[in-house]
Amino acid sequence: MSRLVVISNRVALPNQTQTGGLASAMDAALKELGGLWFGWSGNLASETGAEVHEVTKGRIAYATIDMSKSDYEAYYSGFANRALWPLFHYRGDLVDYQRDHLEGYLRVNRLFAEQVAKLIQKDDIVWVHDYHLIPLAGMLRELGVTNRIGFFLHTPLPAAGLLITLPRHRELFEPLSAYDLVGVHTHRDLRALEDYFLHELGAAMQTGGRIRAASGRVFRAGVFPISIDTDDVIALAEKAQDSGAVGRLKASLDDRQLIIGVDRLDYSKGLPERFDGFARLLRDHKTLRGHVSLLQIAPPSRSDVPEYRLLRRTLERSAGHINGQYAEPDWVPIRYVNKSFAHTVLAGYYRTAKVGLVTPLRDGMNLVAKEYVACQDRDDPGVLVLSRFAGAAQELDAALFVNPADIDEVSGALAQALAMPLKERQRRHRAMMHALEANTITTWRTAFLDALRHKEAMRPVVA
Ligand SMILES: O=P(O)(O)OC[C@H]1O[C@H](O[C@H]2O[C@H](CO)[C@@H](O)[C@H](O)[C@H]2O)[C@H](O)[C@@H](O)[C@@H]1O
Ligand SMILES: O=c1ccn([C@@H]2O[C@H](COP(=O)(O)OP(=O)(O)O)[C@@H](O)[C@H]2O)c(=O)[nH]1
Repeated sequence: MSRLVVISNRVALPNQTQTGGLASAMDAALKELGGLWFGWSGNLASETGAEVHEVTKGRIAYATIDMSKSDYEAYYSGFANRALWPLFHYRGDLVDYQRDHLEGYLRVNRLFAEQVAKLIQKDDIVWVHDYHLIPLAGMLRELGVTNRIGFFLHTPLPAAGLLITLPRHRELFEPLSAYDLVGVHTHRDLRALEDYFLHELGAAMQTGGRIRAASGRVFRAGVFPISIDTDDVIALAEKAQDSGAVGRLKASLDDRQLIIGVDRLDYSKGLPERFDGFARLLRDHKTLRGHVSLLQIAPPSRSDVPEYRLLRRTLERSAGHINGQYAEPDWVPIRYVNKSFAHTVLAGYYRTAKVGLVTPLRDGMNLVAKEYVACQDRDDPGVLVLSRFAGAAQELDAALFVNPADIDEVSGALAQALAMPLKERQRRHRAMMHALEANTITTWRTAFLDALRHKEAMRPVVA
């Protein structure tokens, strides 16, 4: 079978803890399949891509390049995370388009293309990931790469009406047609992609998810919802329940109920609204005071971007304010933790929590929602409170849904979750486990790569 070459901005190098969903998912996929993973080393140097660092562990070869500080600022902190990320998460108000950031983005994509083109072998299947690397296939084609190349977008894709607000959007998005297959998480994202290509770029729809670009090139687009290694996550949770970390958390709770949130510190995750929703619960349900705590794990992310630093300050103030208002000498309402935890520890924390609170304003998928469900004790499961605007809502349709901007609705859902009878919790949990057994990380990876390898019509993973 042909070798898999994965290209993503971030590479989960052996022995590095990663907190993003993409890194968790590709690490699992490559461990299973073997191949090459190419991307940024995470290190800064005087020049971008001057040399390629190679390490091999098991069946995975890792090839990484360093980046210059100015390229990192323009490509990653600038165009990727101050223009594309807010745009794709429907935050047009936060888009800071700067021409030199776009130039830096294109320059780094070209450097990626030049280095990885040397490593691609004749029969390799190439899989490019995410908004950092949209133009990569076009650049690889210019360098003579004729291999099959797929692209997966891990973020949402907003409606065409918003995409066209980005200056030079055509130059940026038209090269998506240089891929053979473009994958997104949900049907909503796919509709946005098709609509944009049809109405803004003069493309035509064909059968089997094919899109004929104005250039005449035909590519396919489809829905491939990412998932988790369900069996592995269940096993982790069962093992973790006896761990010291979980024992200490349980002892500190002293029979109080726990609500858990786990998110990178990102404005797309709806954290200020979540804290407000929890405060509203305490305001409106006096009997819960002293009996329930919210553990919010929020590892800092993209701290060079001003909006992320501002968010951190906002949350510190909000947690301090809510705790100041409601805390007692022996009880703190919000346990707000700015560091990351290994999956082995998180699994036990998820299982200890009566409620998983996942309320992004927008999210491509949100693997935390899926992990929370898989970690529950099936005899006595907790309840998932989930934003309608997370991609995970497409499959986890037995969750309690909320609009995260409606703090009364969040508070009401929390109260309902904390009081939910066992039978209803079991019924909802069974339904969601059914979805997580039907679509795992293996299903996702296999469905995408099968569709990329073969020309037949694509098998939908979710209807
Ligand atoms: O690499 P960072 O800048 O530190 O950010 C971490 C990752 O965040 C985003 O993850 C997305 O992918 C998940 C898996 O498909 C999905 O569940 C989630 O909804 C997305 O937000 C980002 O898209 C990745 O590129 C980053 O590596
Ligand atoms: O302290 C932490 C916080 C998060 N994660 C993992 O990071 C991923 C987050 O993925 P998600 O899709 O929820 O969101 P993203 O951060 O990719 O936007 C999940 O696998 C989490 O278990 C982790 O390992 N440790």
